Amino acid sequence: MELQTTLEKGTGVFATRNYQVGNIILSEEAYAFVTLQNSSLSVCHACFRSGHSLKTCSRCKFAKYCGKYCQRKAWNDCSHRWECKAVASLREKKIPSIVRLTALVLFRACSPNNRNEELLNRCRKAPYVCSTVPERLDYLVEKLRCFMKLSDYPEKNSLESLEDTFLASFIQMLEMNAHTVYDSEFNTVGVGFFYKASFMNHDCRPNCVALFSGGFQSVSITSVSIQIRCVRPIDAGEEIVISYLDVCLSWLDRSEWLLEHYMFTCCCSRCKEEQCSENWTDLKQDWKVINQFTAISVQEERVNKNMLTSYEKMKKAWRKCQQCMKTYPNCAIFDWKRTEIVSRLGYLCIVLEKYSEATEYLELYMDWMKKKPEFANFPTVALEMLKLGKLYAYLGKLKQAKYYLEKAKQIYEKLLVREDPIYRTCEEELGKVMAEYEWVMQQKDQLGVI
Ligand SMILES: C[S@@+](CC[C@H](N)C(=O)[O-])C[C@H]1O[C@@H](n2cnc3c(N)ncnc32)[C@H](O)[C@@H]1O
Repeated sequence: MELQTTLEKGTGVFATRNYQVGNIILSEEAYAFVTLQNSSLSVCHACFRSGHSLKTCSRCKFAKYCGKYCQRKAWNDCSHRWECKAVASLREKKIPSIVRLTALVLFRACSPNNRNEELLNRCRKAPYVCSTVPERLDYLVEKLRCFMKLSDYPEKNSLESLEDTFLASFIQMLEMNAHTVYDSEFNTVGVGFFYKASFMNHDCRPNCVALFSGGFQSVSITSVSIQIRCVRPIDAGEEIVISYLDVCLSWLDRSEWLLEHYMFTCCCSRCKEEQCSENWTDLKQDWKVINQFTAISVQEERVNKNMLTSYEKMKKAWRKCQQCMKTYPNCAIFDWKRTEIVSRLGYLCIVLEKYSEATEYLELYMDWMKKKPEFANFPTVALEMLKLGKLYAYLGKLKQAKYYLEKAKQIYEKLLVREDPIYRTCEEELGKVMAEYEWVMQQKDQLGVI
């Protein structure tokens, strides 16, 4: 792998040899990482393992650990030792995750024994300045200054001399270069800065995926790492690209999201093919309503109250999705949006216990994905296959269950370690289905003989 610069995308990572599907292109520990606000109560702050018996730091009453080992590790590598006091003082005021992440990266990069000039210069050479919402940046800079001042970082004075414009630029650099960390079921668990991986550019038809490992994957993994895995064969000289978002989004959703979060207009070949000037105002409004209903009910369910209203809201989202499927035309520009809607309908039907209907929607999703071989090895597709296989198994349709569980396993085999919980679930489900399938076949044979 080597870094190269192009006019359209700036620096990017390029292959210096050929790679096959499943190859690990890069494996890297986080330079710094933090929990997100919605995960800070439920996951270990040192390895992101989730659990009910997490122990809380007695000083800041915020950091949580799954055991002594993780607590000591966070203290000894200084990530928590330096921020603990600041977190304790500002706990009530809810510190934005990006502020904590920026502070931890700066603590490490400015450390006198191990100063990282290259990283510090990254935003000096090409300042990241967001002109659209300067007030938000001012607010974050103020919070960051306050956080660093209250911290136990031994070189606090050197940080105080950093200019506001530098801090604003550094925050922006991290917002655009850090990775959201998620487990293999795509639940977000935190955010991390991975130095080498941060040079990887985006493509809506990527040849690699970013996967993460941490305590959520195996008890033996005690830190947070990123793995860049190849999902399509790559030739030497080709750029190594990942997708910054779910590849199943429509062109409009992708372009709006990239502009809002990364401030660029994607120049990839898929965007050129799918670009359209259609007015999507009504559909966007409908989708917003669907998302609101789903998000509200998911949240309510998480805190385990208002189950009835949660059910009603899910039902409203389900009705609205069905209405969209009827209202919007069967045309090329609507294709990806429909895929997103059928996938959501699959999820809603499972929650609403309409299992047979759920299989119909997930089959529609599979039909569409079959036409897109470039995404055949994606873990998001494997997850939908696993879901569908489990549904068929529950409904007693063993042949279909076996088909989808085997397909999901084939993808996981290439991308994940065997101890990954989702891989194990897939293997276990397949084992059960195979045993039942063989038993049914034996019975049929015997009956045939009789
Ligand atoms: C995580 S950084 C990747 C490294 C970056 N190219 C650099 O020079 O540091 C993300 C930034 O790269 C650029 N970029 C990445 N993918 C792109 C794409 N498909 N089209 C245009 N610009 C892209 C955008 O400026 C984006 O904000």
